[in-house]
Amino acid sequence: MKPLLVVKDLIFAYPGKPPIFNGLNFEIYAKEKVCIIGKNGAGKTTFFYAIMGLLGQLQGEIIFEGKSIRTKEDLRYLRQKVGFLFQDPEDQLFCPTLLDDVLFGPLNMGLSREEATDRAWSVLKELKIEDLAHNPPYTLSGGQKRLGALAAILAMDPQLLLLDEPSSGLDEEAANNLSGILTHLDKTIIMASHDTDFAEEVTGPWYELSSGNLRLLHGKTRVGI
Ligand SMILES: Nc1ncnc2c1ncn2[C@@H]1O[C@H](COP(=O)(O)OP(=O)(O)OP(=O)(O)O)[C@@H](O)[C@H]1O
Repeated sequence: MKPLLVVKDLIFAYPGKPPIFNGLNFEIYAKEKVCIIGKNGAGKTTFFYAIMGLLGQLQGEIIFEGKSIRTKEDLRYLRQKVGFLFQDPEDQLFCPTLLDDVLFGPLNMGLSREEATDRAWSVLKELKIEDLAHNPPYTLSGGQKRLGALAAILAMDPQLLLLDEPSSGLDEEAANNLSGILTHLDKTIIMASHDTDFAEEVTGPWYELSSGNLRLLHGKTRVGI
């Protein structure tokens, strides 16, 4: 079996800054759920940006489903299959209502309005935020926005989820609900988190990002393969 995603020999530095990645290598198989830990500023968010093709100049290779991502078309495909939950949900919600935001992805992918609407309500219910569907996103609390942004991603039915601090700003009940959902989700997950209890609940292997490389931490085993 081939890995779902391979990051190969990644080298990257923001202009005028020391390198964030020094030949980083990483791979994940379908249905694995892994956590990346690391100090503030270690480069966890930047790692997600690299996978999503959001960094201009980088050296190395991103391979998804065995194919090297090189062209705009490749990147478009990857972005349909990989859902990225930004650290700040404000960056992800921009429509007049939360429902419009959750409909946006499926409609953009070419689903009919009926199919998209079914999907949208199904994820809103799963995340227990259906009561918020008709609210403008700017009126939601931080935790509600985070769940709303996740709903918008799940509605696109991605294969791989990149979750940047998904439990941040959630109260205990919402965090427990979310960890339950993510644990049972039949998807591949790479999560960056400082919330060790939440990460312990959801993920198997943990990697530490430090000095520009990812290191598998001992005592963790691969799950789901
Ligand atoms: N657009 C940018 N331009 C220049 N430097 C940046 C930019 N974005 C991030 N950085 C720097 O790159 C480094 C890595 O940032 P990044 O946000 O990836 O870290 P992180 O591990 O996600 O941190 P945290 O745990 O605080 O979320 C930091 O030193 C940060 O200041």
